[in-house]
Amino acid sequence: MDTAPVITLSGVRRSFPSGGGRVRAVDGVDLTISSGEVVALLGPNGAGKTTLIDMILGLTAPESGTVDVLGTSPRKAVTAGRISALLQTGGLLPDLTVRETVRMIASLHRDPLGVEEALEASGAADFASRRVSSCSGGQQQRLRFALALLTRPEILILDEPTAGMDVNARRDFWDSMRSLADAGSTIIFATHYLEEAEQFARRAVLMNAGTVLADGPTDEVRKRAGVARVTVTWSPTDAELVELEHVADIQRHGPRIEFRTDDADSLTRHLLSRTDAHGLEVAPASLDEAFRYLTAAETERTAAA
Ligand SMILES: Nc1ncnc2c1ncn2[C@@H]1O[C@H](COP(=O)(O)OP(=O)(O)OP(=O)(O)O)[C@@H](O)[C@H]1O
Repeated sequence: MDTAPVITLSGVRRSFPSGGGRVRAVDGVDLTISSGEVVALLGPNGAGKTTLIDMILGLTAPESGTVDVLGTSPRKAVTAGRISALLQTGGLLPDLTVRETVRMIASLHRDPLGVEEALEASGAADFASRRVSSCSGGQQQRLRFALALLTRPEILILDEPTAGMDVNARRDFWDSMRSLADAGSTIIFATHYLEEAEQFARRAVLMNAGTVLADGPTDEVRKRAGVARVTVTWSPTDAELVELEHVADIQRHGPRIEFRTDDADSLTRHLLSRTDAHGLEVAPASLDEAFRYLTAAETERTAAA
């Protein structure tokens, strides 16, 4: 695989006016993405993912720092059709059919992908004769995907592409995307779903408050964010509670006790083998919770340094 950098961000910052002050949406990001990589951009609401994507697409300029796309400026790369985006929003004409929409946009490009090929690759061929107005949200997303493919882009950027899709539509969507990745396209997608990152991206970039909190192989990033909730029925003594390791938080709900932990395996092993706790349940924490945990850990680490 060619591993030349296709996107390079250096010291990128962007803020917006907010209530008399300014909010730092992206606050000093360095990021290099190589050809053929599939990268998930993760982060809670307001982390700065969309602002970062907008700068890669030349929709917003950084206040400081540089963004290089395919050896040129984002705008030039977009104009040349070498980078394409599937954004959450974007007007579609309701009265056209799906195929008519693809045909119309294809006619605006110099050397577009064939209409049927784009419909096939995006999974929109099955409903190509349907009017846009009667397409579901997921189908409209596939149509946007078909449009994004028309310039045969080397890089595809997707901002929460499966928002509003049900589980089946989401699976089908990622199947189509996988073929594209297998063919060597570079793909960057923002998502709130950690599972999507795990299933589809080898690399994950975790953002919070405008900065990159973690960047590496998805399973490693997942482990770092892998907080879970362990719940048991148990009446521990104070000494037993003090003995517990890997516990970040304890809450009592009647006879049940809920622990937040960064190592559910060790904690459950201890509880089941060394105590009389029973009725044990383990639930992965939400991504937002994982982020709060990681942010707190990072703040502690910085404070201690
Ligand atoms: N045009 C704007 N004007 C003012 N503030 C903005 C603007 N765009 C983004 N922001 C602020 O910048 C911060 C980062 O927003 P951004 O949309 O990039 O985050 P995000 O990670 O994409 O969030 P989400 O997952 O909710 O889409 C937020 O505090 C947001 O309110």
